[in-house]
Amino acid sequence: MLNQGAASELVIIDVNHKKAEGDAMDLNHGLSFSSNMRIWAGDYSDCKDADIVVITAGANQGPGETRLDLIEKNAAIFKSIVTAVMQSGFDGIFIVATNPVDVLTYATWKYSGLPAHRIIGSGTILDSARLRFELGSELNVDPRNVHAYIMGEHGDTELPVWSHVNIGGQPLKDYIHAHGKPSQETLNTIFTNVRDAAYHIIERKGATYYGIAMGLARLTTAVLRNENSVLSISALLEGQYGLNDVYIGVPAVISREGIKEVVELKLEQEELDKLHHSADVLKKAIHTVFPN
Ligand SMILES: NC(=O)C1=CN([C@@H]2O[C@H](COP(=O)(O)OP(=O)(O)OC[C@H]3O[C@@H](n4cnc5c(N)ncnc54)[C@H](O)[C@@H]3O)[C@@H](O)[C@H]2O)C=CC1
Ligand SMILES: CC(=O)C(=O)O
Repeated sequence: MLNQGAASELVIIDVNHKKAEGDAMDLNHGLSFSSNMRIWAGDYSDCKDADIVVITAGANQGPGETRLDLIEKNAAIFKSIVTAVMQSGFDGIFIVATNPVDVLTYATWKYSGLPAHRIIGSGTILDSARLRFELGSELNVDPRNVHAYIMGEHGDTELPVWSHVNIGGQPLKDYIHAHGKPSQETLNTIFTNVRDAAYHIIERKGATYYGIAMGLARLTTAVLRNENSVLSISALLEGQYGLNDVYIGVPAVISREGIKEVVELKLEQEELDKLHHSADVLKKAIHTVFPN
């Protein structure tokens, strides 16, 4: 956020206030090398006039633990955080990254009482970036010219939308026809690496943070600058893709109003079936927090 000059003020709130103070001090020492920003360790009253509150607080996965395993701990934390933010008088946009992100984005919507388009989950923004990186590496093409989405749960039931991948405008099918690659086997391996990336990184360094930080900065910027950018995020579905009452990863237009529109891609039947399976898993998880 600091490097990208995304905002004029950044408040860090953490139950561990000393950590927030340390982070604020550390970031302030980068100000001479970046754009101007006011950064401090604050409390929930600072959310009163904030444009955006990004929630990243809570437990992360231990090695081998799934995102859905975190639900009980993090739902309780969210109830207290979202309640405190709303008590400040906050009337902006929430962006949620804590896992399981789709379930906690739904919880933020419920606990805040704000309209659903003002609650955005990071969803599959990172997974889509991972897919673009992996495909770009395989094909030796700049990932910025690889257009590809992961949809569904940010987690084990997510799916690659191969039917809508294009390389610099060329549909994947045509690219494969012209270049004789990548094979289906290679595509399967790429997807597995994407889906399991967090496990692989957590095994090596305990947590993931650079990729998601850049994804959150991108999302925040899209809102603050009213970009109307299409990003794969977690949105409440209200009939799109034949689904209701679930926050799930889909491409959506992001603007100053939050989620302006869910982009409804024409999926192949197999993709749609996988998306529905993913939604079923998320709905069951949501039901453990909101039984009715
Ligand atoms: N959506 C995504 O793509 C990603 C999500 N994550 C998720 O983000 C979450 C945080 O992960 P890390 O930053 O690695 O964990 P971390 O342990 O480094 O940081 C979590 C922070 O939350 C604070 N915290 C805990 N309870 C709190 C409360 N009640 N109020 C305020 N602050 C509280 C802790 O003091 C700690 O500083 C995890 O759930 C993780 O799975 C992480 C990476 C990617
Ligand atoms: C931790 C996590 O959700 C990720 O890196 O994808």
